[in-house]
Amino acid sequence: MTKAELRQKYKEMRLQLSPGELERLSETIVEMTLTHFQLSEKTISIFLPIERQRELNTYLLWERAMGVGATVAIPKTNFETFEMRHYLFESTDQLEINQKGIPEPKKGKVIAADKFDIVFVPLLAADVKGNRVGYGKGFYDRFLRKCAPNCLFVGLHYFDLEQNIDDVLPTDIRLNAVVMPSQVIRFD
Ligand SMILES: Nc1nc2c(c(=O)[nH]1)N(C=O)[C@@H](CNc1ccc(C(=O)N[C@@H](CCC(=O)O)C(=O)O)cc1)CN2
Ligand SMILES: Nc1ncnc2c1ncn2[C@@H]1O[C@H](COP(=O)(O)OP(=O)(O)OP(=O)(O)O)[C@@H](O)[C@H]1O
Repeated sequence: MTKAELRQKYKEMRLQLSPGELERLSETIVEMTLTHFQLSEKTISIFLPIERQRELNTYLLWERAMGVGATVAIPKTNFETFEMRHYLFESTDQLEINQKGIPEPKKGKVIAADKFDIVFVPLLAADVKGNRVGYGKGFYDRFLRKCAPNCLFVGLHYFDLEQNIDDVLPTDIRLNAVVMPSQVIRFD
């Protein structure tokens, strides 16, 4: 299927999930992440959930990562340049919800892209090769190419993998791993 078809399919699948199921799946994905990835002493990027898109509750991951001594940063989007800049995330007092419904930092210490050990990546769909589909603006494709060569790109996903995405672009950056409620898959 094409990215456009997959966006529609997975948005509908999210709408089938009740608030209770979304919370339970979020908890499971966070537990799977903590089991499979060493976060202590690491510098990590986490996205915060767009609630109207029913994204997973990554506040749980932030709390757990802080608990094991990770340095956590969150992105702020610029919808004119489609670039993101990261800020150290220390308190929910830093946040405001932007027009797209994304909780974003209004202040904080800037963290450069090449400082990250792990970037957790939002997605609507992913395939068995590690290709992903987002909302289609290329924010993560532009950001991930600035990260260090040994940085891990880890998708967080409610559902199973697709066999193929038909219209992968040369600028698309593949994931190294994806965490799903039932399993963690590494692509390399
Ligand atoms: N939590 C989170 N943060 C993220 C992303 C994400 O997927 N999740 N992004 C991943 O790249 C970037 C934001 N990407 C976005 C791109 C387009 C729209 C947008 O046009 N929203 C429309 C509804 C579109 C739709 O339903 O498809 C709107 O709010 O009106 C929102 C976010 C960066 N931050
Ligand atoms: N490094 C880049 N420089 C310029 N344009 C880019 C770059 N990376 C991606 N793009 C463009 O951004 C768009 C990304 O579309 P795509 O459908 O892959 O988005 P997506 O991966 O779903 O979105 P997101 O990364 O925001 O979740 C494409 O038009 C692509 O050409």
